[in-house]
Amino acid sequence: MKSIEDYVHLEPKYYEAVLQNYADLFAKQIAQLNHNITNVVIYATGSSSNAAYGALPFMSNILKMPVKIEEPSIAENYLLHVEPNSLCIAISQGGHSYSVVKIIQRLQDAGNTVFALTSELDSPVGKVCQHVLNMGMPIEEMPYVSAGYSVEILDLMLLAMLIAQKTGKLSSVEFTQILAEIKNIVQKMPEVIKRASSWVENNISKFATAKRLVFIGYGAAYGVSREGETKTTEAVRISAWGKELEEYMHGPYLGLNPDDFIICLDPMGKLHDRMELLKRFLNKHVKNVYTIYAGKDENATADDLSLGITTSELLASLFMTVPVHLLAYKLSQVKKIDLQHSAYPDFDQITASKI
Ligand SMILES: N[C@@H]1[C@@H](O)[C@H](O)[C@@H](COP(=O)(O)O)O[C@@H]1O
Repeated sequence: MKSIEDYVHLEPKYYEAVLQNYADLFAKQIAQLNHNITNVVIYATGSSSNAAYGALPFMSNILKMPVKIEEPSIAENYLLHVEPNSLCIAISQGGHSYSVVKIIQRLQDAGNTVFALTSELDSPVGKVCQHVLNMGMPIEEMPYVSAGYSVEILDLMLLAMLIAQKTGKLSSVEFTQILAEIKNIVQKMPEVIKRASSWVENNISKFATAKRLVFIGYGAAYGVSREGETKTTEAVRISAWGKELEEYMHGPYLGLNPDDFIICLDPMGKLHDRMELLKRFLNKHVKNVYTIYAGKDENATADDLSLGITTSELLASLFMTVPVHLLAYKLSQVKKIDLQHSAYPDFDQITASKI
């Protein structure tokens, strides 16, 4: 079975395939779309939800309409009041998540059109949903996903661009410009992976002593911070937080421990200065504060990681998760955690959380 690291190295290839095929992958379904959509609701859980948060600021900016993300279980049980002109998108990479299958059924039964994004077309999600969107990559064998999370971000961005074009919100010229910016990022992915691998290698012995990792991001990097929490919890099995910058400053900072390892995720956008202020505070109280920058920052220290891509902050989630995934993978190796076999084989037998 391929490892998380193998899949991270496959990301440029998968991105290129999606960029080549996106029109075929999505065109037929987009053609059936209601032209009068007024808002988008995304239903996803775990890494798929984190990916949606990574794409959210870009989608909102391009579509110029409300875009929100809902936890499928809460939506299905308590929030089933969807506006008639909502575009409902359910995401499940593997297609077996119980709560995602349920919300698709409930929405369809109530007369809503739902588009489901998945890599497994004959999965329960693929079978139950009337409008299936193929993610455009092979099924990821490793259950602790990395490439699929990234491809979901790209898929959502491209979907938003296609829908914006169709509804007259994005001109062909703008479409081509953004596509060129995305292609530029994809070309630089091998260099991103190289820099991220060296950073992880250089710092792994220190990170291996961490009792808790705290990921703090803003904008598109909020999705990255959430993915840091998910992957560290699931693959490293130590405590982890993934917070939005102001959310962290609102109260969670009071729970900081001097031995926390804090990773700030800076896409070098609107809230860069706010993040600098938080770091000024954190550096007084915590020894291990790291920053991962999308580009190169003049304040970067030797412990920080500059990924070297100067781009719109809205696109930063396409590459900023690479070091986060590699760190989780390497830490799981150091801790000798077997990611290929289920830690609790009885879990799904009892709960049927995956069907
Ligand atoms: N532990 C897994 C997560 O790692 C995964 O991200 C999530 C969503 O999976 P999917 O995108 O296939 O619905 O399911 C479970 O919670």
